[in-house]
Amino acid sequence: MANDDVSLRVDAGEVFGLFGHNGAGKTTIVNQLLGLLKPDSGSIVIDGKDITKNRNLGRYLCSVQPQSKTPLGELTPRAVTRVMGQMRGISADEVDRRTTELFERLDIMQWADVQGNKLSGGVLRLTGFCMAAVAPGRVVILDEPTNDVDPVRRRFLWSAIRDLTKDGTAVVVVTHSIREAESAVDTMVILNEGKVITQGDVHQIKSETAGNRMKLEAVATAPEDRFVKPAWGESLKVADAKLTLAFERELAAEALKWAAEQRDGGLLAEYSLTEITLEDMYIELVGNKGAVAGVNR
Ligand SMILES: Nc1ncnc2c1ncn2[C@@H]1O[C@H](COP(=O)(O)OP(=O)(O)OP(=O)(O)O)[C@@H](O)[C@H]1O
Repeated sequence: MANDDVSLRVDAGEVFGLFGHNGAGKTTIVNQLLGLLKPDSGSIVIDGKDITKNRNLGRYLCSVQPQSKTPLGELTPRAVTRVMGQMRGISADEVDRRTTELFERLDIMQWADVQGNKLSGGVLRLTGFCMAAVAPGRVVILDEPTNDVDPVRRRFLWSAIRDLTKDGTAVVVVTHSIREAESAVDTMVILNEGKVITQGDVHQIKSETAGNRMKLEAVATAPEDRFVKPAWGESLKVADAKLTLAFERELAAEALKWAAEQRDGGLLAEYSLTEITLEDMYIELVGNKGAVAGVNR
């Protein structure tokens, strides 16, 4: 079963992160929202209307950037964005205004009139975003929008995503880039084998799961059995020459002192103290035990 008893709520004006491993069922939900797949049971309600009863309505109420790169052929980014805006019913002037605004925002204006078959993967991906954003529906669905996009334009993209919410549009972002999404999404769900394993406000989920803890991360120059776990540390792990050690926030000074001693003893190279991230919790929650030390008590 691709999705099993999934129940989600996305409010107007929020950015919602849909996270989960490969094959977790994320794209299946997207296809159900668009009426491309029909759920065996249950309902999908947007603005009070059950779109499972009228599959065209899903495509009217939602705009989508699909997971696959948009195959433009000989068409240019400006042409396809215009066509999409016109298909969704906005005036020619408004289409041109929005197209210019989005291309400038994402810094892709230099490719606006270049044929699609001569464009890079990242520019094709950003063009797919512009097609979804030029005349957004009540829900904008972005399936892995940051793939192939360079780090600078990723920041422009996340900020353009936030802008979409200003008039109450809801944005559903499917992504594996949890580290980036952490600061960009308001609410989230994690799917695991088609089931919801956690859902809600990102900060609340983080504070409930991570509590008052931090982690020490370091480049280990010795194997795990050469380290003696300090009494204040919750767990110590070395994997792929990376050491992680979780501890209570008020013990940060102890942790720094311990790291400096290990470095002086030749066991560690560079080290840093960081917050426990949403990505750390994600890895624990989906059961990849061992990838992060001590995130779950
Ligand atoms: N057309 C299909 N027929 C049969 N099974 C399918 C079909 N499409 C997807 N599946 C299966 O449904 C499950 C969910 O797939 P889905 O594409 O929704 O996952 P996903 O979370 O989007 O994965 P990814 O992150 O890899 O894109 C997987 O086990 C997949 O193999």
